[in-house]
Amino acid sequence: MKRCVVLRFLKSPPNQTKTSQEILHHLQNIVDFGKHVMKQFFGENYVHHGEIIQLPLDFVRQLCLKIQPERPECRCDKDMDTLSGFAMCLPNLTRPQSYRLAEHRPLLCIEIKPKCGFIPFSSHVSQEIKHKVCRYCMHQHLKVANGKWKRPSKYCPLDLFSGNKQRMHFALKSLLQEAQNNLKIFKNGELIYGCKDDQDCVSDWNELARHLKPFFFPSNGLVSGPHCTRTIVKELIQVITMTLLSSTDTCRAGDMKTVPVSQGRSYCEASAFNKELVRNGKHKLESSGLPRGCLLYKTLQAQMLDMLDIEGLYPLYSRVEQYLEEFPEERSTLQIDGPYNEAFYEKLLDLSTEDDGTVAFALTKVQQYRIAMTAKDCSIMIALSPCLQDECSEQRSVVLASKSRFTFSVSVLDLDLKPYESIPHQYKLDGEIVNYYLKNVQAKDDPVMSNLFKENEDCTLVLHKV
Ligand SMILES: O=P(O)(O)O[C@@H]1[C@@H](OP(=O)(O)O)[C@H](OP(=O)(O)O)[C@H](O)[C@H](OP(=O)(O)O)[C@H]1OP(=O)(O)O
Ligand SMILES: Nc1ncnc2c1ncn2[C@@H]1O[C@H](COP(=O)(O)OP(=O)(O)OP(=O)(O)O)[C@@H](O)[C@H]1O
Repeated sequence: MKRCVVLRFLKSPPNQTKTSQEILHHLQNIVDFGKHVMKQFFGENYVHHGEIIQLPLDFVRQLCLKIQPERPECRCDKDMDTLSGFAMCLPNLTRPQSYRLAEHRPLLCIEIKPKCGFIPFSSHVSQEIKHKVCRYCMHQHLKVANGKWKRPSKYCPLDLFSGNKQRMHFALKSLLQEAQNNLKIFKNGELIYGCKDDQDCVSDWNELARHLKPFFFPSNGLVSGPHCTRTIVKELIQVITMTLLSSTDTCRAGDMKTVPVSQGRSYCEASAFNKELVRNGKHKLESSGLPRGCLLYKTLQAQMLDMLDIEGLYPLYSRVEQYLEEFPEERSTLQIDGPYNEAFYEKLLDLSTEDDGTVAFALTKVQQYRIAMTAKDCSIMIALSPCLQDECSEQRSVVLASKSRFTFSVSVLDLDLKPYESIPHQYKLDGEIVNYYLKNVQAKDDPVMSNLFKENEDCTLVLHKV
């Protein structure tokens, strides 16, 4: 049987080409990080760390020429490495992983980049708004103002991560309305919904329903029209919710709880779902909680390794920086750039937040923050393929829709550890997001604040030194 794999090559800015040895080292770090660290946090079945392979240079060059016209322009600031011949070989996650499928089997794949699913609970947070409105919802306003997206999305990660089906349905519907870079749907490996690049966004529900109809209503029993579209989209949302809540793995860090459930707010004040409830006189948002074995739960736990918030973390980063300035040769002993081995993982398990003033404490928090950042920017891939009742066996995960059934798998991807060097950028961006929100959004919602800004044009809410 033919093996269907994905090849992943390193990219770098044109003036920063690396030697073959450097490329190999970088790829090895990515594989080790997946294998020794992320697998422990997310679980064996959800993470596919892949392996390094060496390919004939001629093949790589031909491949590069072939894919170049397909690459979105906004991603072409980096060039694919064609000089080393090294690449990562990964399973094709657009197809269910649990068992071998016949090649001709139709495939549906939903890719979601859920982003940060909790509100910071750290006492280092200096602005009250950060305890009420999540970063994604605040960031939306800055992104629209900067022209990254034309319209804001109603998606709020806290709804998706709530474990409450109604809230999850709302979150998924919002993603289907404004996919931005948070949702993509592939049919037989081809993008049928979502953004190819920042400009080109497909969001035609009728067209989507046309693609999905054979998956959800295989015997063609449903008439066409807006009712049919709505029914199919509902079926899709239902199936995505069920797969996201399914528990198909266990992991070593499984019982490591980063935060007590009672800590932090479980909803975001800016969520359209929350606002609707408040309008209807209801003030308490249901958060049913996520099943412990599901990928969303694992993702959230890893995200919550950011226990101090960037505001609490930045001074610790500065402490490490100061130490490195004095002892630059210590960088490798501190394992800042790897190796990502068992010892590296073990150090991440110390969840104490009591600062004893040491570099060791600061470093642990910095490394945990980098893991959290990675988990806040990863993607979840749900692969579905229709199956018949008699094909279902114990080894396969199966999800039922009204008129069809699917074998499925859930995986996590884009788990490259965020660089140590990106921490100052995070600090600066956090300030920008919050300041923009306070000045342009909250002030407009709040007449008292609004007048305050009008009266005092010079009033600049600069919260951080940037
Ligand atoms: O900071 P954020 O939340 O805007 O996340 C960045 C993403 O933007 P998003 O908000 O998802 O539209 C951003 O997504 P896009 O490339 O804009 O689609 C990247 O994933 C970026 O990661 P990196 O710096 O390229 O490793 C992400 O940066 P990191 O913060 O994860 O480093
Ligand atoms: N194993 C896989 N199977 C199927 N599709 C994949 C796989 N890995 C990546 N992809 C697809 O390729 C996209 C880019 O992958 P990824 O983000 O890991 O690459 P990258 O090298 O970090 O690129 P970029 O810098 O553009 O994000 C993913 O969003 C997903 O759609």
